[in-house]
Amino acid sequence: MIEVKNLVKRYGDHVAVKNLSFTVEEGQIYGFLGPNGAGKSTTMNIITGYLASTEGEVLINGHNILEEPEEAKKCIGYLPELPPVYTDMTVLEYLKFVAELKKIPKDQRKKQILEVMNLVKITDMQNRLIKNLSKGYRQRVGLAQAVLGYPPIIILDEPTVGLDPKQIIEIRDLIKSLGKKHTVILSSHILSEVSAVCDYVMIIAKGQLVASDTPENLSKLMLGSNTVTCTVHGTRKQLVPALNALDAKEIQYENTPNEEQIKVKITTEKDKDIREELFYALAKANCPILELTSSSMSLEDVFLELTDDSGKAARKLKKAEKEQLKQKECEPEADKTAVGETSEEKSTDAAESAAETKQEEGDAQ
Ligand SMILES: Nc1ncnc2c1ncn2[C@@H]1O[C@H](COP(=O)(O)OP(=O)(O)OP(=O)(O)O)[C@@H](O)[C@H]1O
Repeated sequence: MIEVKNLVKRYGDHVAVKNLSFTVEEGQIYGFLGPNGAGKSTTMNIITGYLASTEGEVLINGHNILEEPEEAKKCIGYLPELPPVYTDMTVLEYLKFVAELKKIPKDQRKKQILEVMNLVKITDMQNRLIKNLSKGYRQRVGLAQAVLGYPPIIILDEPTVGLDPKQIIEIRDLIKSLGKKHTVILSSHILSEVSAVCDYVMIIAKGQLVASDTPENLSKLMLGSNTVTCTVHGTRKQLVPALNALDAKEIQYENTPNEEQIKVKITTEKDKDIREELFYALAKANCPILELTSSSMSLEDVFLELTDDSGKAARKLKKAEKEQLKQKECEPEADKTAVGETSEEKSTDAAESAAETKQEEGDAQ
């Protein structure tokens, strides 16, 4: 649906976006996450045609944003960081103006404006001058103009910045409901926002994409394993044989202040979810589970690691992704070369792998 290919943006000597490539598929909410100055707004402005890239191209539903701007822009509703509202107009006047600009057929304008005002809950404010609205309501008006015309893609740059906690929750709920019918991309540097709202996360640092996956997969890949910690009522004599039968990498036992309870930490391969197996094993051993937590890295941990200056974590993630891909390719026949992999690709992989190992050795020192 959106293809971003080898995007580069230079402001004079400063390279704000470095060779950025990604694809956005239909019907998901994507979070574009990165620290201040990472290049999020620049990328969004290029995708929406507000800014020209220095190199690379952007295709929106197959239309090049520079060569076929009208067709491409029709597919997008954009809310920039500062809502593009005319403060001397009333809400209704402004939305009528936007509907005209978007060339919404005349006979549909009134109906759509009413629907959109209803969606973002500004119907009561329709006759107010925009300059007399609170920041939260102006943001809603900005959202309304983005949604008007029902474009398949909605792009929101820092949609909750400057709002109070109640308004933030309301706007997030609104974004989630938009995600049911539209593809939504939102940029944010607020991690909790991205984990709460998005199906998919792209992390950008210094103009480069350092990770893109679901929040859950990112934390799994970064962690390299899954850990389950549980507190059990029972004795080691009961527990050890029961847990030894599990498919675990490591089991650690810890005494608790209560002599009848033991804390167990079980580490498995990153793709393995041991919780059900564990439940049945402990039930069979007559050891009730009192507490069970499955730990993974939070998105915050992933973000901090991936955007640190050394780039070590980003390399670790890239390696983990490659390993996962290789595993998948080998699944049908373990010893068969992956389909389509040429000897050249294999030697490139080997060279990259050697370079990564060398880099890691350097990191370790
Ligand atoms: N018009 C401009 N001229 C020169 N440099 C610019 C311009 N716009 C942005 N930059 C620089 O490009 C880099 C990326 O900026 P951008 O606004 O895209 O980042 P961002 O991730 O959106 O940051 P924030 O979260 O702070 O809005 C920054 O270093 C910024 O200073």
